[in-house]
Amino acid sequence: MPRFAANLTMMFNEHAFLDRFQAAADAGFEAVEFLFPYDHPAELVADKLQRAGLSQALFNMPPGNWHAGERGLAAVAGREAEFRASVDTALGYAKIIGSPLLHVMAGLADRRDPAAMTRYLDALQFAVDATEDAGVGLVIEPINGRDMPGYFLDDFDVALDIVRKIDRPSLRLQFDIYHRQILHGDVIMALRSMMPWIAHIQVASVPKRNEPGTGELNDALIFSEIDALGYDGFVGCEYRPAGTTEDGLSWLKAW
Ligand SMILES: O=C(O)C(=O)[C@@H](O)CO
Ligand SMILES: [Mg+2]
Repeated sequence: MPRFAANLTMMFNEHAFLDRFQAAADAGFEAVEFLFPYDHPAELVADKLQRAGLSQALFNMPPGNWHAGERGLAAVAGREAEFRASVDTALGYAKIIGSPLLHVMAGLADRRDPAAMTRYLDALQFAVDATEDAGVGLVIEPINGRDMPGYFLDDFDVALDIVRKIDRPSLRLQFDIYHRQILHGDVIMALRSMMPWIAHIQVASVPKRNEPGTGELNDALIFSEIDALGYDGFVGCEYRPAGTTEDGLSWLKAW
């Protein structure tokens, strides 16, 4: 059975953010992930995590001005200094919270623009150099353009090529089954071929991004495949509950 992590940005929204940790533990989760902790002191987030007896699976580096529509900085022109500072901020939080992984968001830029690709590769190289010695791994995630129009990294093969090009053990793929299905389909074959480069998996139904088992994919078969492939990381439940979080957890009880 995969080890599932509750995504506290999407799940348990019945509670204030800092109360979602205990709610996730009470619902049976052993780990959590979320987009961003930066509105709260790292020590407070760490305290909530520890009191609830949870592990942190990952969180994202600062994305720029999220509310103004920014979705990361790594490939964005003119934001290089801010990106480097954000690596420092994220690493500081990761050390205190105890997160083994950080998601580096690319931002809105044209992947076919050679200058943007060079900027992105340079940013990833910088981030790997800055975090590797601390034992904090990095992941990059292809995201579909329907949910995030204009996002730089919108192709799984391109993402894998980038990971292979940087060629450092601490840079890996975040394989979100929801994005994979929307972008390319062929989920199980992609899991099989990309598994050596995958450090984090996420799941949601397609197309509504609700609970697993409620969309067009056979999620039970995919979870069996993830097990069969020997994946020992977390599968982040990055879905929007169709009703209350609790009412929607029957799929998890089956596992
Ligand atoms: O949107 C997703 O999918 C994610 O995993 C986030 O980290 C980025 O918004
Ligand atoms: Mg995701």
